[in-house]
Amino acid sequence: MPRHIMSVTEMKAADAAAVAAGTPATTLMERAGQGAADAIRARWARRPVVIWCGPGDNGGDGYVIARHLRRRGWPVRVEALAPPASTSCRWAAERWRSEVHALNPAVTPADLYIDALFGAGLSRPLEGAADDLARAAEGLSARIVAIDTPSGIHGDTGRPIDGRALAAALTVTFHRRKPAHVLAPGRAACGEVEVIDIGLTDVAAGTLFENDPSLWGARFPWPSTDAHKHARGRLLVVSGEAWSTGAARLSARAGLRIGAGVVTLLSPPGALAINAAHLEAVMLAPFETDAELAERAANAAAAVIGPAAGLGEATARNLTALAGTGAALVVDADALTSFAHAPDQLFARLDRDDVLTPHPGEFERLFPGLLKSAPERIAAARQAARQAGAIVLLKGPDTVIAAPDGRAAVNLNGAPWLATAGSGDVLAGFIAGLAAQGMDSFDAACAGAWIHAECGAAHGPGLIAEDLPGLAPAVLKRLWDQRANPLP
Ligand SMILES: NC(=O)C1=CN([C@@H]2O[C@H](COP(=O)(O)OP(=O)(O)OC[C@H]3O[C@@H](n4cnc5c(N)ncnc54)[C@H](O)[C@@H]3O)[C@@H](O)[C@H]2O)[C@H](O)CC1
Ligand SMILES: [K+]
Repeated sequence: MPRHIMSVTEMKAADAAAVAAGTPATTLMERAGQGAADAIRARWARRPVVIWCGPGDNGGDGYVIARHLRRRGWPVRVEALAPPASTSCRWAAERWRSEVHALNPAVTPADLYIDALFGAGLSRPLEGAADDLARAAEGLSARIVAIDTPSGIHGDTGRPIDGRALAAALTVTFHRRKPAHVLAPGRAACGEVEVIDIGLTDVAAGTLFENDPSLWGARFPWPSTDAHKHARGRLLVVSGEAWSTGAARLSARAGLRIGAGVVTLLSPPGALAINAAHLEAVMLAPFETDAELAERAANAAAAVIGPAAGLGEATARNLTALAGTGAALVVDADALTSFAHAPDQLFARLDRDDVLTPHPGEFERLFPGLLKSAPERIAAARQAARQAGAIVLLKGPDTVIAAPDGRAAVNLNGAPWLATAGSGDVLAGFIAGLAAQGMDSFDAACAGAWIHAECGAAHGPGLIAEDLPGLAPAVLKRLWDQRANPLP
C-alpha cells in the first residue's frame, strides 16, 4: 500500500473522521501516548526523564506518556508551559494524578527530555518560556524525543514559522508522516522518525506519497520470460561534443543497467572516436543535425538529452526534434538551461510522458521565483509540473517528484554521498531506462530516484558517479526478491 504524506489539515480531518465514526478523541490520545511511550522504552532503558507539556493535545500526549513511563518505573518529572487548554489535554492531565511543575526554561537536569509542547497546532513563532527553552536546549537534541514534530517546526513546511525550534534524536508521529518529517530542515530536526498507528484511516489523504517501492513496485517493468532485447525498449542518449562525452555515457550505462534492452549513444561526428573507445554494450551512432536526431529517435521509447549536451540554440533545436517523436524525454542539465531565456518554449514542446530533472538552480532558471514564493518545495514542484505539463523531479536531499495531475512523492532515502559530479547523469539514465521499458514516467521518475538513492546509500563514503550504475543490480535484486511478498 502506498504511504501517504498528510498535511496538518488532512490529519485533523482523519482525526475528526475517527471521532465521528465513534472513537473518542481521548482514545486516540491514549493510543498516541501509549505508542510513543513504547517507542521510547524500545530505545532507552529506564532513566530520569522530563516531559515538557504544552496546553494543547500535543501536551495531552505528553501527560499520557508520563503516566505510561511512570507505570513502568521511570522517574518522571512533568513540566507544563501553561495549564491545559483543550478538553483532551485536560483529560490527560487529570489522569496524570501527580505533580506538574512550571516549565523550567533553563532545562532541568535529566537524562532524557520529551518535547510535547507543540505539534500540529503550532500557529505562531515560539515565544516567552518556550523560546527560552528552545535556546537552552540547543545542543541537547541527542537526548530529546519530539512528539509529532519538534516544537517550533511547522508540520506542513518543515521550517520554523519564524525564529527558533527544538531538534530531536527521535520524533514519534501518528498515522502518517507530514511534510515536516521529510522536508529540510524539519527532516534533520526530527532525527529518526517513528510512525505510530492509532487506528486512523486514509479517508482524508491527498495525492502526496512517500517515495518507496510500495508506491510503484507493482508496476516495475520486470522482463517477461520470453523477453528479447527489443521488447525491453530502446533508449537513446545524446552525447556532447568531443571534450564533453562522459556525462552522456554515464546516462547510457545507467539506462542499460536498469534494464533498457538497447541503448544507443547518438554522437556528433567529432566525438565518435572518443565515444567508441569507451563503449561495449552501449551502441553508437552519429548525428549532425536535429533532423538526423529525430530520424534516429523514430523508434526509441525514451531519450535522454542534456548531460553535457552543450548550452544554446543547437541543444534547443535537438530537444525540439526529439520532442516531435514518440519517445519519452528525460530533460536534464544543459537542455534545461538552454531554455532559461524562454521556458514557455520548452514547456510547449513537452508532454506528460516527459520528465524534467532540475537541481534548484536549474529550477530557478525555468520557474523564476517559484521556489521562494511557494510554501515549500512540494508545492513548488507541483506548480512547476502543472506549468510545464510534464513530470518535474526537483533534486535535493529531499528530492520531490511531481506530476501535472497533482500526484507527488518525496524521496526519504537520499544520501549525502550522491552529491558528486555525474550523479545527476546517472539518475537521468535510470529514469529514462525505466521509461524505455514502458514504465509510466511518474513511476519511472519515482523508481529511478529511489534506486539511485539506494545505490548511493549502499556505497557510502567515497562514492563517485561511475560507481552508481554498477550498484543498481544489488538494489534490483532486492526489489525482485520482494516482488513476491511486497513490503506491508
Ligand atoms: N490525529 C493525530 O495526529 C493526533 C494528534 N494528537 C496530538 O494532537 C496534537 C495537535 O493538537 P492541537 O491541540 O491541535 O495543537 P498543539 O497541541 O500542537 O498546540 C496548540 C495549542 O498551543 C497554542 N500555541 C500554538 N502555537 C503556539 C506558540 N508558538 N506559543 C504558544 N502557544 C502556542 C495554541 O493556541 C493551542 O492552545 C498533535 O501534534 C498530536 O501530538 C492527538 O493526541 C492524537 C491524534
Ligand atoms: K512537539
